[in-house]
Amino acid sequence: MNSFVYIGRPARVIFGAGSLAQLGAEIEALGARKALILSTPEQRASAERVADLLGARAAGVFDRAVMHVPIETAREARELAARLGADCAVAIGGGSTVGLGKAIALDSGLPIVAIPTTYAGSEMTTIFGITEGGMKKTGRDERVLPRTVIYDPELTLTLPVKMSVTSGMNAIAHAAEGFYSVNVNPIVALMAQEGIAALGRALPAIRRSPQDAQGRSDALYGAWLCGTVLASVDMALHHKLCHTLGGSFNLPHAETHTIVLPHALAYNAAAAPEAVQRVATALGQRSSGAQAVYDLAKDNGAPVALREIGMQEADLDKACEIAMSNQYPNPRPLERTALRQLLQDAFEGVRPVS
Ligand SMILES: NC(=O)c1ccc[n+]([C@@H]2O[C@H](COP(=O)([O-])OP(=O)(O)OC[C@H]3O[C@@H](n4cnc5c(N)ncnc54)[C@H](O)[C@@H]3O)[C@@H](O)[C@H]2O)c1
Ligand SMILES: O=C(O)CCC(=O)CC(=O)O
Repeated sequence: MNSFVYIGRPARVIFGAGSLAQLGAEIEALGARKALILSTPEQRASAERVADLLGARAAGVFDRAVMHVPIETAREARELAARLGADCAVAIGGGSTVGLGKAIALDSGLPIVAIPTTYAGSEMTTIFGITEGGMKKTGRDERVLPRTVIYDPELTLTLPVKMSVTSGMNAIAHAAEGFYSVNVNPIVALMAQEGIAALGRALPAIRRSPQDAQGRSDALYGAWLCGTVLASVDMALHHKLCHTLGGSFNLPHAETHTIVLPHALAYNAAAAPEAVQRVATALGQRSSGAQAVYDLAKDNGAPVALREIGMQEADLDKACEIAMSNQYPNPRPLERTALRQLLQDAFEGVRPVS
C-alpha cells in the first residue's frame, strides 16, 4: 500500500426516511435556540414545515436562496441572521441553499444544519462559492462545513425526474474525477466506487418510478459518498471546464456537469486508463467509462449536448481559450486542439468512441 494522507472531517450525519423529525433534537444538541431557516422561493413550504417543527427555536425564514449565491443575497441573509440574533442556520434544499448557509457561516461562523433535497453533495464539503460582479469565486474554509446533515429520502420524492438525473450525474462527476485526482487515496477511491454504484442503480429506478423509496434512498446515499469525495480530493478537467462554461456562459450547473463528463473522461482515458475504467466497473458496464456515463445520462432522459442547454457554437473558441488560460493538475496536459474537439463533441452530444 503506497503512503497517503486521508482527512476525515467532523460532521454528524443522520440518514433515513423520516429523519427530519429528529431536527429539533439535533438543534438542541448544538446548544442552539434561534435557527434561521434557509430555502429557495420554490421550497418555502419546506422551510415553513421546518419552522413548525422547531417552534420557539425558529427565529425566522429566509427564502431567497438562488444558484451561485450572489453576494447581494448573501449580505441580506447575513444581515437578517444578525438582526434576529440567530445562533444557527438550517438549510433545507439543494446546493444553492446549502451554499447560502455556507456564505453566512463564512462571515459569522454560525453552525449550519444541512437538510439536502438534491444530490449535489455540497453538505459534505468545505467548498464555498459566492458570485460578485458576474464572477463566481470559490474557495475552501473549514467554517462552512455543516455541523450536522440530515439525509431524509422522503424530502427528495418531489425532486423532478430530469433534475434528479442531472443532479445525480453531478454527484457521479465528483467521484469519477476523484479516481484520477492528484491526491486520491484508497479510502476515497472506495467511496467513489460505492457512490457511483449506488447512483447507477438509483437513477434508472427513479426514472421508472419517482416515488421509489429504495431508489431515492440509494441516490441520497450515493450523493453523500460522492460529495465526500469532492470534499476530500482536488477536481480536474471536468470540474474546471464546467465552472468555465457555467460561470462565463451562464449554463445550468447540473446539466453542464452531465453533458461534459463523458467527454472529460474520454480526454483523460489514455492518461488514466484504470481510473476511467473504474467508472464503468462501478456502473456494471463493459463499455468504457466515458461511454458508460454517456449512456446512463442519455438512457435516463438527460441532455447530452451543450447546444440543448443554451451554449452557442460561436462561443466554443472563447470557452477553449478561457479553459487553456487556467492551467491546473489533470492526468493529461491541456492541449488546445484536443480541448477544442472535446468542446465540439460536447456541443454536438456525440457518444464517445472509446
Ligand atoms: N460547494 C460545493 O461543494 C458544491 C457542490 C455541488 C454543487 N454546488 C453548487 O450547488 C448549486 C447547484 O445545486 P443543485 O444542483 O442542488 O440545485 P439547486 O439547489 O439550485 O436547486 C435547483 C432547483 O430545484 C429545487 N429543488 C431542490 N430540491 C427539490 C426537491 N426535493 N423537490 C422539488 N424541488 C427541489 C430548488 O428549489 C431549485 O429551484 C450550484 O451553484 C453548484 O455550484 C456546490
Ligand atoms: O460551491 C460552488 O458553487 C463551487 C463548487 C461546486 O460547484 C462543485 C461542483 O462543481 O459541483
